[in-house]
Amino acid sequence: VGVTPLHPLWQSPLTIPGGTRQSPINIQWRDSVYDPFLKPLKISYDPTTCLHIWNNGYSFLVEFDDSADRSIIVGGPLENQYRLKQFHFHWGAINEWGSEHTVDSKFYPAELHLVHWNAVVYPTFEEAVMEGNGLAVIGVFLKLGAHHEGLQMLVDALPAIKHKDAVIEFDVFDPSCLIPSCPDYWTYAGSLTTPPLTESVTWIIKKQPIEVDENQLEAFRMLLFTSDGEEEKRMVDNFRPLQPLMNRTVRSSFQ
Ligand SMILES: COc1ccc(C[C@H]2SC(=S)NC2=O)c(OC)c1
Ligand SMILES: [Zn+2]
Repeated sequence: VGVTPLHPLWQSPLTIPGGTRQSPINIQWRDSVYDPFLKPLKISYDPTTCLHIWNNGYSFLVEFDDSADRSIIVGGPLENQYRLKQFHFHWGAINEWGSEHTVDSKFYPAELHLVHWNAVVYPTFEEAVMEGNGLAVIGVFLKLGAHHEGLQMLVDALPAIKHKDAVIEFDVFDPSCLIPSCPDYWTYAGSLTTPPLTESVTWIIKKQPIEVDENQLEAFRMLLFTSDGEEEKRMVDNFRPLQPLMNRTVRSSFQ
């Protein structure tokens, strides 16, 4: 509207008026500050809380039963424990870009987001989305390399959800197989990276990427933004542009 640039995918303003903690950002390694008081992040997921995998027309996501504290994270920068709600990915048309966050201005070909919400303080996910300490998202970079066994289970399901709104049941999956063993992470206060862009996310970005192979990345790129019967648009480049750091410090859990 007016001179505000609109996002090509959402036709909504790229920047939100008054936004002071927007995501994603570039993580300048040398500007991050080691915080010795940061605890290790504790992750305990129950693989049977997995419900289904679906194409929402922007990414593909795996959703979990979050009606109890069965798949949770605690510790790290977090004051409370947070419940796993869903995970999804962002990726590019080619391997040169695709991640939402960058490290020293380097893009990775893809980025995994594991979305958790503060069910200790807020009664519903929808309310948590609107609150400063409502969400905690673990970000994991994907880099081109060895075949990833755990990811392959997701990749095998993608042809069945090629079109927007397609969904298939997904009974058992433990997303901790997608999280690198190295405990090191960066953390900062940020936002959702799609509308409503609310400033409710404590970001926990793992320093170590996971390796996936070319065929697995190509499988992401065969998904469609479009519904069955519409003119096909390949689901690629579903990442938001970098946002200004403004008055924020990125902390590291490692020296
Ligand atoms: C209405 O609540 C929403 C809407 C969209 C997303 C997904 C966005 S936000 C993110 S991080 N990456 C994404 O693609 C949510 O995820 C927490 C929550
Ligand atoms: Zn995301």
